[in-house]
Amino acid sequence: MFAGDQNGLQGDPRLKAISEAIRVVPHFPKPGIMFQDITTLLLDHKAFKDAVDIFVDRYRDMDISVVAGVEARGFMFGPSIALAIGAKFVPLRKPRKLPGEVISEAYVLEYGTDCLEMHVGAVQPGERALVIDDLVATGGTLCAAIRLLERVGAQVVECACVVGLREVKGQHRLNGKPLYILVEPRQLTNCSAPSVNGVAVNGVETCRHNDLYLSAT
Ligand SMILES: O=P(O)(O)OC[C@H]1O[C@H](OP(=O)(O)OP(=O)(O)O)[C@H](O)[C@@H]1O
Ligand SMILES: Nc1ncnc2[nH]cnc12
Repeated sequence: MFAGDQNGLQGDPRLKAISEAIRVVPHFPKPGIMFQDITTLLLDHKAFKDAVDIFVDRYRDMDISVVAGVEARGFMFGPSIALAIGAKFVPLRKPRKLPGEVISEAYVLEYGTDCLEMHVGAVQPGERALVIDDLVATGGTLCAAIRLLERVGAQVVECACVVGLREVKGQHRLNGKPLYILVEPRQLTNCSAPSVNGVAVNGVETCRHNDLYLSAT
């Protein structure tokens, strides 16, 4: 499924290719989760470049000076976008990874809890920031990222993800910040059992169906 009616890209054939390049792995990392694996998108040069280009086209004239990427998968898209739009890249890292002075924000995940940290001094008050990640599920991670940036006085212009779950499309889970997504998650059919069409749990079956997303929660 593509998010073309929300992101202004309705009918853009690039979205179909991007969506189909994302592998869906049922029951990973735990039963009930339909894991959207963007590593297969990274293997597809054209689809990967198209995804980055769409973001670059959207943000190049928005006077953004900071692209903040969420560890780990936001690091796979953020630096390319930052370089192309002339912004700096600021990594928002998991706990105890950054060596300098940090500020921290805890958050709840679809499958656990975690915390994001940012180096003090990486972002200055008044800077205009874009937050980038591969996927938004509950929105908890993006909210933590927004809080980090706002605590140092930055203005979060928008959050951008390749994949967005329906429930968090729009702004209600992101402290009113706009959310821009490219595609909706795909879903394997007949995958409620641990074994799907002979493919083992945590196997590498690629979803070919665009249908409802099933969450474990
Ligand atoms: O919208 P949310 O419910 O907060 O979930 C989305 C987050 O979950 C995933 O990361 P994860 O925490 O699994 O870490 P990883 O990128 O290091 O695998 C994903 O890359 C997002 O960052
Ligand atoms: N369903 C999912 N697929 C990939 N990453 C996720 N992060 C949270 N939920 C996810």
